[in-house]
Amino acid sequence: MDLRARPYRSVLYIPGSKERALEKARALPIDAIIFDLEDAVAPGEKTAARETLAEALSRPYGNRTRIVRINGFDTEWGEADARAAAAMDCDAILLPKVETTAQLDVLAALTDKPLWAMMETPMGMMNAGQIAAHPRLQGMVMGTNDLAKDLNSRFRADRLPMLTGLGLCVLAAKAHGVTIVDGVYNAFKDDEGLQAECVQGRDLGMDGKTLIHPAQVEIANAAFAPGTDEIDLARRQIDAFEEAAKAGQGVAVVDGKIVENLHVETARKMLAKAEAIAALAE
Ligand SMILES: CC(C)(COP(=O)(O)OP(=O)(O)OC[C@H]1O[C@@H](n2cnc3c(N)ncnc32)[C@H](O)[C@@H]1OP(=O)(O)O)[C@@H](O)C(=O)NCCC(=O)NCCSC(=O)C[C@H](O)C(=O)O
Ligand SMILES: [Mg+2]
Repeated sequence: MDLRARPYRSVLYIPGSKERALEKARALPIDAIIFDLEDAVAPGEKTAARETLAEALSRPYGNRTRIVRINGFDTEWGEADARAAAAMDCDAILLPKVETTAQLDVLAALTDKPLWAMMETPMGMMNAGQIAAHPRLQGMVMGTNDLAKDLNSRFRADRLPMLTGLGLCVLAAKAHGVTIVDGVYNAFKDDEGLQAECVQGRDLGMDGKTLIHPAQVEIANAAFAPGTDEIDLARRQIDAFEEAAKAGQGVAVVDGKIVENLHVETARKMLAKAEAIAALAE
């Protein structure tokens, strides 16, 4: 399956140095994993974490998408991480703090694997369109902690300071057919706050949410999956439009609202997403 066709409702970060967490993830109902060598790993553990992670990835993670986040090329670990990740049994490599396509070119020269980009600096936001257009890029991950740091913004439940950056990246990703996953919700015991942020991200057009703790998985999976009412409506829209087309009409009406070919396209995408989610559970 093309990586971009897979579901990304729940994308769990796991520190590459934490053996217990690396084991636990094999049984979690997550759509994808970001195996982290960057911020979640202390400087003194970076080299050992590469070995720990390579060993963990040599054993199965089921049908979860496996993404390795390396350190940036402006650090002493970046290049060795990239070479090590290129040899690991993973699906993609994620580069932090991407601001230019030149940074992706450096990584592309070191691996044939699909590339993902952390979008988490003001310059990254400004260049989101060019970054999303990189021919090897398949996914973007919002880094809202780093973005808040650079913006010197305050945490707000409505994420007002983030909205311009989130919107620019969603536009860039959609324009170039790239997956986009929202930033983490740090307060991992606050289910209500997480739920609200998942709904906001979903409504903005995000494909899913990055998570830091297993307790967050269920909420993200539910928020980013099509609901039974949405699936039912999608089926009825498709049926009604096909009936209308047979009668030579270009528009149908369902529940008092018009249905045109563009709505049918959305409905078909939703059903395909529901099928991809169901296939993950098989
Ligand atoms: C936040 C944590 C440090 C909390 O860890 P801990 O105190 O161990 O939590 P619990 O005791 O509640 O854990 C219960 C069990 O769950 C396992 N666990 C915990 N976290 C994970 C995980 N992420 N993946 C898999 N399994 C996990 C524990 O091992 C316990 O298992 P068991 O003993 O068998 O019951 C911790 O959750 C953590 O380290 N989270 C990840 C933090 C991280 O990766 N941060 C970096 C990414 S965020 C970021 O950088 C975003 C971006 O760049 C930006 O700028 O915004
Ligand atoms: Mg970051």
